[in-house]
This record gives sequence, C-alpha cells and structure tokens, in this order.
Amino acid sequence: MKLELKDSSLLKTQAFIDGQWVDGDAGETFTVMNPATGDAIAEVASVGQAETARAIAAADSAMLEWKALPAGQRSEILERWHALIIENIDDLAAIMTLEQGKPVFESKGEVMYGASYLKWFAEEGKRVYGDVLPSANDRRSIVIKQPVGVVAAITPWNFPNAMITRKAAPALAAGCAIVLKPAAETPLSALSLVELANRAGLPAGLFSVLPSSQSSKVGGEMTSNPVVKKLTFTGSTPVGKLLMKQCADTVKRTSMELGGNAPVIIFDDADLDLAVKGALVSKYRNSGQTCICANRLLVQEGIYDAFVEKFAAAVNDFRLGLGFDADTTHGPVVSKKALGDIDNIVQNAVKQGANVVTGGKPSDLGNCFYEPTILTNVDDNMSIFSEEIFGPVAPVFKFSSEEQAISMANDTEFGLAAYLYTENVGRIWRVSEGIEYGMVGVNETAISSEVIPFGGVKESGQGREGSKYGLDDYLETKYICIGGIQR
Ligand SMILES: NC(=O)c1ccc[n+]([C@@H]2O[C@H](COP(=O)([O-])OP(=O)(O)OC[C@H]3O[C@@H](n4cnc5c(N)ncnc54)[C@H](O)[C@@H]3O)[C@@H](O)[C@H]2O)c1
Ligand SMILES: O=C[C@H](O)CS(=O)(=O)O
Repeated sequence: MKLELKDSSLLKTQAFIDGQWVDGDAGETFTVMNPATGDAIAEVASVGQAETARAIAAADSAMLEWKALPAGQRSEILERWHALIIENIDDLAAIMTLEQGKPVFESKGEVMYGASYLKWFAEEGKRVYGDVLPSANDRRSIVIKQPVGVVAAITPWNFPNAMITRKAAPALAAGCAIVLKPAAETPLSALSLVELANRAGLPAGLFSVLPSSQSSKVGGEMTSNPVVKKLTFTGSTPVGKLLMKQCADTVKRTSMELGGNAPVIIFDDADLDLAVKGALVSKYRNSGQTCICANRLLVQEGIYDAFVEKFAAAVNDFRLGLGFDADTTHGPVVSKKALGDIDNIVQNAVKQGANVVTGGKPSDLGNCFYEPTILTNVDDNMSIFSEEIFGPVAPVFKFSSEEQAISMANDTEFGLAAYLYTENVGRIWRVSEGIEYGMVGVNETAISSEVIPFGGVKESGQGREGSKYGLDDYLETKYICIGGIQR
C-alpha cells in the first residue's frame, strides 16, 4: 500500500539532530513495517551512541537561550506547532495508521489528543510561579522554579504521537531541551512531528529525534551522559526498571509511565448497558494496546451471565480490517511478536481451564490481526490474571463481595488505571479509596485528557503527565535566602 500524503515532505526517514536531517554515522537503516499487510513502508536511519551524544550536546547549548526567553515567546512557538499539527492532521493520521495499524479514526483522535498537550502547556508554561516565604529579622526567603535541564525521552509504539507531545510540550514549556528516541516500530510519526516543530520555528538543537534499531545504545548514552538531568520514559515496566537503574549513577530525575493491569469492576447494582459500553471501549481501544486498557473484567456473580451475553454480542459486531477502510472498527496488533505473545497468553489460559466465548486465535486475515477474544471460567490463580495482555483479549472474572473485588483489584504489582461501575454512592467512595491505582474511572472508562494527571503507582511508574501538575516533572525548586536586609 503506497502512502498518499497531501504533503509528501512530512514523510521523513533520517534522524533529526541539532536542526539537521542526517543519516546515521554508520549509514545503517532499519525497516518500518505495515502490521496490517506485512509490507515494508520505509527504511529509516539508525543512530547510536555518538549521534546521541551530539544531540545531547546540541540540546545543552540550545537550552541556554531558550530558557532565558520570556515564557510567552516559548508559548507562541508551541501554539504555532499546535496549529501546524491540526493543519496536517490527515497526513499525520495516515502515517500513524500505516506504521502502527490503528484505524484512521483512532489515529485522528490521537493526533488531536497529542496536539491538546501543546495547547495546554503553551498556557501552563506562562504560569510557573514561585513563593515568598514567611521571613524574619534581616532575612527574606523566596522560592523560584527553574527548568530541570536537558531532558531525554524514550517513547512506545502504541501512541506514537501523543506519548511524544505529552513529554515534549511540558519540557519545552518549562524551558528545557529534549532529545527523543521513539519506538523502532513507529518512528515516522515522531519524525513528522519534529518536522512540524521545525516549521513552527523551534530553534535548532532544542528537539532532536533519534530513530534507532539499537535502543540500548541510545538509551545507554541518555542514561549515563551527565548533561542529561531528566529521563522521561513511557513503556514496559521491565524496561523502565532497567532505565531507572542506569540513571542512578548520575542521579537523574526520572518520570516513568509504565505497564498496567487495569480491572473493570462491575457490581450487581451497575447500569449494565453503561458498563458493557465502557468495558468494550476500554478493552478494545487500539485493539487492546493501551496501558490503561481493561486487562481484567471483574463482574459480580449476580449479573455475570447477563454481562457476558451483552458483551459478546457487541464484540461480534466488530469489523477487523485495514485502518484506511471506512468500515474497519479494529486494526491489527503491532507486530508478529506481539501476535504470538497474545496468543500464548490465550492458549495458556485455555490450558488452565478458560472457556473461549468468542475469538481465541489469530485472525484468518493473517499478518498481525488477532480475533477479538472473550474468556470465561477464569480465576485469579491463572497466569492471565497477572499478565499485561496488551491485546484484544477480555478475561471475565467472577466475584461475590465488594471486599473480594477490592482484594482482586489490588492483587497485582501494577497500579495505573482502574474502573468501577456501580450506582451506589457509598460504594463509589469505598472502592475508589480502597483500590491502589493512580487513576480511577467511575461509571466511565474514557478518562484521559490533557487536563488530568496521567500516571500510576506501584510498578506502573512515577510522575504525572498533563494537568496543572505536569510541569512539575520538568522544574526544579530553588530556595533563595537574602540576608542583610536591615543594613
Ligand atoms: N503508562 C503509560 O502511559 C504507558 C503508555 C503507553 C505504553 N505503556 C506501556 O508500554 C508497553 C508497551 O510498549 P512497548 O512495547 O513499546 O514497550 P517497551 O518497553 O518494549 O519499549 C518502549 C520504548 O523503550 C525502548 N527500549 C526498549 N528497551 C530499551 C533499552 N534497553 N534501552 C533504551 N530503550 C529501550 C523501545 O525501543 C521503545 O522506544 C506496555 O507495557 C504498556 O503498558 C505505558
Ligand atoms: O497507552 C497509553 C496511553 O497513555 C493511553 S491514553 O491514550 O493516554 O488513554
């Protein structure tokens, strides 16, 4: 399938370092694949440690002038970048659908979502306030906020646009420079984004993008280079732990947006149709490849059968297909490896006694398509109870009491997002306060936006992205004490 763009110059295949499009030093490239068709889309430059070091040095230099600008001037550039993203949404969405597979309506939704962080932090960046502290005698004490320094970012493939702007927007708004390594599965979205930032007038060196098939070499430089003061990572918990360890030697600040194992807890007193709708959206958005997807459906025994019947009927209306086809509701998973990982989880559950209500195997469409799947007769002793599925598979667990539901929900090392459906106000408070998660949806699963503090607890990470709290991850607090006032 040939990529038809309104502006073909948005399809970039080189690295963007210090304001220049360059090949990797070794001239190496890697192939970007279309998960829906198995076709090669592009050969992209692959960079390593030396190029990363150059990007970090350029960021350090560019930041000196950038952080000294009035916040309003930084804001104007972010606003222009936002406008260019909106103007080019069709091309950005087409690039995303081609390399990640999600239906084009989801890609457009992500581009709008990603752009919203630029709009939000263009404004937030103008409100970095300090404090005057209670002072006495001949001293006066104040607090100021300053940009943390050069930021290194590493992002995943599942939201190849929004996970980047969710970091670049606050970093740049705070006065920082940022060097980014996107996922090798989806570098084209990142490269088109930085092209638009360049067109918006972002000064050279402030935002470099380092595509690579050697992530550990790029990450190794990012985590060891003392010029980098902050690492912000979105990805799996195992990789997040590794990167945190690598950052320890230079005591870098880190923000970690990691894995999830979201429960959707549906009580007997829930609005059943609302719960089915919310569970469907949460489970199968991006074909189940989001960090806050419903990973475990916990349904109280009184409505279990009715829920499964309604849920299965809706799933059977899904239309798997190519992301550009108008009647496609769900696309492929991102790679053959992901397809195999998902199928292994399903087959293991079946071996342990799970019942396949629908799906349960790779789709006859081939390539990276997996049938939307529902499993029943599952319990918390099975491996699927603890694994982040990251695919279109819904294990539906049964519980009897509220206390049991809270215990099951918390029986995981993860703590990103959780959801509950009940019409009982007391239960809303008891369960929302009793479950160990960074984000809780009540009678709603579409909880993400630029105004909310996105992030988790336990092994789902640390820090928050978006919201009025989002700049904190890119600022340092400095206390200044001025003496001799009475001289
Ligand atoms: N919490 C969130 O906001 C959030 C959002 C999206 C995805 N995720 C999580 O990400 C995971 C899926 O994404 P993924 O498969 O891309 O995750 P991943 O951890 O395999 O990869 C994420 C990024 O890290 C890079 N990477 C991998 N190993 C590295 C290393 N040794 N050094 C440096 N970089 C390295 C990858 O190239 C990629 O760019 C899931 O666990 C999902 O829950 C979390
Ligand atoms: O998968 C990760 C994303 O953060 C999910 S969302 O688009 O922010 O809800």
